[in-house]
Amino acid sequence: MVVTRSEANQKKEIHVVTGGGGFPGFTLGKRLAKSGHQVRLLDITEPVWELEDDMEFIKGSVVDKQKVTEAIEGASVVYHMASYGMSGKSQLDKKRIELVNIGGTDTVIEACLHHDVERLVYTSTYNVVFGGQEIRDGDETLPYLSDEKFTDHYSKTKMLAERKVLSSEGQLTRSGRTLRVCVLRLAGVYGPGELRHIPRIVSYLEQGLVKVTYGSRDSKVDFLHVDNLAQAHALAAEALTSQKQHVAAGKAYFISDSKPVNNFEFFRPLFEGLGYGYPKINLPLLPVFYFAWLTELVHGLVSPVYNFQPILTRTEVYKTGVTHYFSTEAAGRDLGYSPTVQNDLSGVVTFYRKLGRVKGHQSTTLVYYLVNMIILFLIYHVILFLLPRVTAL
Ligand SMILES: NC(=O)c1ccc[n+]([C@@H]2O[C@H](COP(=O)([O-])OP(=O)(O)OC[C@H]3O[C@@H](n4cnc5c(N)ncnc54)[C@H](O)[C@@H]3O)[C@@H](O)[C@H]2O)c1
Repeated sequence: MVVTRSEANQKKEIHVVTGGGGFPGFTLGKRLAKSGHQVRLLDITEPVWELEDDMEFIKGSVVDKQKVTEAIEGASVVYHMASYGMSGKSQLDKKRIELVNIGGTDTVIEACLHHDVERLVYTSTYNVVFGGQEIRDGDETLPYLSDEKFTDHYSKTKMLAERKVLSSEGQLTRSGRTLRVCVLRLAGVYGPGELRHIPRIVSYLEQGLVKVTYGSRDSKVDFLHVDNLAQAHALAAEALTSQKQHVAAGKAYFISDSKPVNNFEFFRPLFEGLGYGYPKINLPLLPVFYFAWLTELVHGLVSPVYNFQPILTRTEVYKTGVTHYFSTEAAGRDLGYSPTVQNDLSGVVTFYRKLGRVKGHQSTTLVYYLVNMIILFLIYHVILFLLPRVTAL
């Protein structure tokens, strides 16, 4: 008997990934399609990678009810990954952060309930409990940060969205089915082709901006290889099924490579592999934190006319320079999560070497240098302006 593609697809579960145009979402989508599901990726940005069999892209926003409905109708699982404002200048756009992270999550939950989706996995972040305080081997019993401890709006909105998702656990859908939800709190994501952190680091290397490290050399943080991220999400969706006694329902899990490492040591293979060497000077954390703060202040002043990319924000200084790492024991126990890659940057280095992004092969434009000089000039003048006022206090 010949089974047509559409007949075969009808038997497949539909899995929806919001934010599936991005690197983590697309990688998850590929994994789900390979394991026999029909995958719909919903994103405002088209993926830069080619769709594989059983993958479909729907261009649209998570705040657009109609688009979310189009994506979610008939789905068995929704992985809600779309978000805004994690790094760089996007961290400072509060209005859009709220709209996407909170509004988008509301829309997704409502759509799940309206369209009888029974499983929802929300992608969250360490930042819901971490705000610059040291955490060693933290676990899921840690409380959320209180409002005043958040150093950026993204983290606060992720916390609010996470709570909304968790409180929808057990709600009845329109036809009386039960919605099961869980949350995965991720460490910093990496992998070959990653588009958020690593391109920025590589461009800073190329501009000669990576001359120092900061924070205690003993400080440790977690990272998460994208393959482990995809594994955790797929397992989380399974752990919401009745076959797995809904073991993950209503719970949050920390997910990482489970190998805490100094942030700058983690990137050593990249610095060295692209020919830049490892920075020899190490600065204390505090001045770097205040520099980031000033950069944010300057950004606030000049962004209406020039929306520049801040070199660092306060949250990024904490994330990279203060010890915070978490146990993945709960994820191992409940989901069966076990990282297959641990702190392996070799694929990333190969990726950039293949692109020719090695020292000496780049030309930074004069305009770029001029723009950086202007930013530094502004920061200098804000310091001159603020210093007498701070010392007078
Ligand atoms: N990358 C990390 O280090 C990291 C760490 C912790 C948590 N996370 C979480 O992982 C998820 C993936 O984010 P990312 O930043 O790593 O990758 P990303 O930027 O590739 O993914 C976010 C995607 O969401 C899309 N998006 C933004 N606004 C949207 C909207 N209104 N409607 C639909 N799509 C929209 C973006 O276009 C993007 O493709 C997020 O939920 C993020 O909070 C990431």
